[in-house]
Amino acid sequence: MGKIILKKVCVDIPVYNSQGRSLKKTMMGIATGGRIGLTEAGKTVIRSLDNIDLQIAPLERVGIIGHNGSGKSTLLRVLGKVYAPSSGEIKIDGKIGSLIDISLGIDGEATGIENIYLRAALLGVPKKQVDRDLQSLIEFTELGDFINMPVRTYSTGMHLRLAFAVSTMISPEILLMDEWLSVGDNNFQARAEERLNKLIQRTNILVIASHSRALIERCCTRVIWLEHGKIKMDGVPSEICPLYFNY
Ligand SMILES: Nc1ncnc2c1ncn2[C@@H]1O[C@H](COP(=O)(O)OP(=O)(O)OP(=O)(O)O)[C@@H](O)[C@H]1O
Repeated sequence: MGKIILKKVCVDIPVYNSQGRSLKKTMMGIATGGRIGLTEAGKTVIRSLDNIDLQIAPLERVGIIGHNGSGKSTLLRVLGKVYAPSSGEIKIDGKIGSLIDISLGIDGEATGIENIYLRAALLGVPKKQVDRDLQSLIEFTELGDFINMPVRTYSTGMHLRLAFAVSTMISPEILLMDEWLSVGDNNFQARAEERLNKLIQRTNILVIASHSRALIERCCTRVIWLEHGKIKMDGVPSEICPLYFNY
């Protein structure tokens, strides 16, 4: 079972080489970004998340929407424990799986097969499971003999096929996604979509950040609208989408 509780969570990202003195202390008219501020010591920080109170229950499919820089990726990173909150509390019950940065840890000098084991280990997939599923995974990638070649010899699409196949071996209770993963050529995309749908079906909680109304309406039971790092609205897609997307 999965469960997520955030209480008054703030994330301040320090910026070390900004022109602190020229900062304007107003958000008026700014359509992007979090709030830029100065600490007491005069250091510049960007408040990417600002007092977020949030509870996500089992079986929820949550879409995160909001303008560029509103804090969607930061929220996913906090849930994925990549960023620690600057203040506030987070309680997460359940194994987290992330489809953000699916190429992370792939080594260009290692072969496709070596990379499957490397990346699977990073994702916490047991070696026994990789041994068992290796053949079907290789077939899924359709990389043929390239699976024994160094990844640096792959095209971008071939690289993504490998990264996608191994990244979707996970069986998390909570799945984090930054937009819908669309990889490969037409033929692969249809199979990738099917694999992604299966992964989502076996996941208890989905949190996906997106700019796509169609995706939010298709996949989500709940929408959180962020604005300058704060929750502006939280509700069902039929209520929030017409307001946010303006049609
Ligand atoms: N590495 C960083 N250093 C400093 N500020 C950052 C960094 N990453 C993000 N920010 C700031 O945090 C705020 C939130 O950014 P975030 O990437 O979470 O937004 P987003 O909603 O995902 O945006 P987009 O829709 O453009 O992907 C922005 O104001 C951004 O400037």
